[in-house]
Amino acid sequence: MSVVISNLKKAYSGVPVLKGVDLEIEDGEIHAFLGANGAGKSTLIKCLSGAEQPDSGAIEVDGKPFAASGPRDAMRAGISVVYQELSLASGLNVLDNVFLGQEYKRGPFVCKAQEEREVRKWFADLGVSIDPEADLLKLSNAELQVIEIVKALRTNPKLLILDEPTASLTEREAAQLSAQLLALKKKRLPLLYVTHRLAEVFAIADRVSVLRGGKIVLSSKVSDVTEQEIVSAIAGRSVGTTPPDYASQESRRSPLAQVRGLTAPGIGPIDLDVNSCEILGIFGLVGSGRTELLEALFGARALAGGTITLGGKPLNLRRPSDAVRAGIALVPEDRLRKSVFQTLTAGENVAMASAAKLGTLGFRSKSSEQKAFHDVSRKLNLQPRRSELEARRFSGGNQQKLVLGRWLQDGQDCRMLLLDEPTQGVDVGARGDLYNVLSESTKTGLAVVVTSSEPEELMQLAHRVVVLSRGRVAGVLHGAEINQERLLHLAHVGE
Ligand SMILES: Nc1ncnc2c1ncn2[C@@H]1O[C@H](COP(=O)(O)OP(=O)(O)OP(=O)(O)O)[C@@H](O)[C@H]1O
Repeated sequence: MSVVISNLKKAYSGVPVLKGVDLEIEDGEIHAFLGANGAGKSTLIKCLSGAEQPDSGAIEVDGKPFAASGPRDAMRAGISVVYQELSLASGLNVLDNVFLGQEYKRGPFVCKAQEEREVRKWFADLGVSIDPEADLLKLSNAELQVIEIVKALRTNPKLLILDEPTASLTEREAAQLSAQLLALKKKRLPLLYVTHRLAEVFAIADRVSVLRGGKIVLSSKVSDVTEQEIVSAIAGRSVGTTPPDYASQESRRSPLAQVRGLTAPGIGPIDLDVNSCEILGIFGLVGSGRTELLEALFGARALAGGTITLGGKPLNLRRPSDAVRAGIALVPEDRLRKSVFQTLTAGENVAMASAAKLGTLGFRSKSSEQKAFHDVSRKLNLQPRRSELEARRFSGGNQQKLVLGRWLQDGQDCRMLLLDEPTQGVDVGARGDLYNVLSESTKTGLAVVVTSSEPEELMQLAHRVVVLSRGRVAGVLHGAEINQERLLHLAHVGE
C-alpha cells in the first residue's frame, strides 16, 4: 500500500502555505516528515485527514484517487491520524477508551471479554503491558499515546500519521514509543511520522522528507543522509550555536537565589544555588520533581518548608504574582494550554509580560507593543511576522515562541527566568536561535533555570546541571562534566 501526493497546493486567506508538494509514502516504511515551525506539516496532514481541503493537486491511496470531504471520509479511505493533543476520556478506563462508540455488542450487551481479548492482542503486538482495566490517570504519557495508536489501528488504516507523538514525552518514554513503532513496522503499515527530534529519525525512520518554503526540499533514504544535511534542509541555512563560554562569564557570576531545605508536595528537601549570568539546567526522569521544583520557585506550589532568598532578600511566595513582582518568570511546560491566549493577537500575547506588571492591558501603547513584537520576531525568527494575527493562527512551534518571547524581549526586568522544557515542539533552527538568545541574556545578568529531558540540549546550553531523582538533588555537574552518561547515571540514582 502506498500513498502518492502530487503537486498539492493550499493557501490560507490567499497566503500560500503548500506550494506544490510531491511526496511518496511507500509500503511498510516509517517516513519521517520534518520542517521548521510553520513550514506547513500540519496543513499537509489536515489535507490528508480531510480536516482541510487542498486547493489543487492530487492524492492517491493504493493507486486510487483520494479526496476526503471530512475526517470520516479519510478514515474510510484508510488514513488515520494520531494528533499530539490526546483525545482520551479521563473518566473511563483503558478498555472503554479504546472501544468508545465502537463497542462489541451482542444485543444490548457489550462484550467486554471480546474487547479485552482484542486489546490485549494489540498491546502484545506492540510489546506493552498495559492493564485494560487501568484508570487513565495512572498511565504515563507514552502509554496514553499507545492507547491513541491502538484506537487508530482498530480502524484498519492504510496509512497511519503520527503528528509529533513524542513532543510531550521524556527521553525514556520516547524511546519506549519508538520501540513500539518498530514493532508496528512488522505489519507493513506505512507511517508518516512528524517530529522535531532528529535522533528519532536515525533511530526508527527508513526515509526522511523535509518541507520548506511550501515544497519538499529533501527526500531521501535515512541511510543516505547526514544529520547536518537534514538540519540545513529544515533551516535553509547552516545552524550553529556557540557553546556557553564558561571562562569569560565565570568572574561576572554572583549568587542570586539560594534555596535551603525546600520541601513541597512531591519534592524535597532541596538545597540549590542559582547564580546571575548563568544557565542552570535541571535534569531528571519523569516523576523526579523537575516541574514541581520550578513551580515551587514560582509560587505556584505551596512550600511545606524551607526558605528561598533572591538577591539576599527572603521571599514569601504565596502566589505567582509575588514571584513576578520579585523578578521571577516561568514559562510552563504545557504552555499552549497554560500560557497562549489563543484569541488575542500575537502582539498582545507578547506584550502580556509588561501588561502583567502594569496590572492591565489598557495602558499599553500600540507602538510599544509593536516594538516588543518586532524585537521578539527578530530574535526568535517568528513566522509569520504579523502582530495583528490571532495567536491561534500561528503554528504550534511559533505559538511557543510567542510565549518565550514575552520574557526575552528587551527591557524586561526579569532576574530569574524559569523555563520548563522550552524547546518542546520547536524546530532545530529556532532551537539554535533560542540557545543563542538565552546565552546573550545571561551576559546582562539574567539567571536562567531550564529543565530538559534531552541531555544533548543541556550539554549545549547549561553552565551547570542539577540532576534530580525522586524529588531530591542526586548530583551537580559543571561545564565539561555535563554529558549524557553522567546525567543518566545520576538520574537513575535512587530509582
Ligand atoms: N486556519 C489558519 N488560518 C490562517 N493561517 C493558518 C491557519 N492554519 C495554519 N496557518 C498558517 O499556515 C502556516 C503553516 O502552519 P502549520 O501549522 O501547517 O505548520 P507546521 O509545519 O505544522 O508547524 P509546527 O512545527 O510549528 O507545528 C503557518 O504560517 C500558519 O500560521
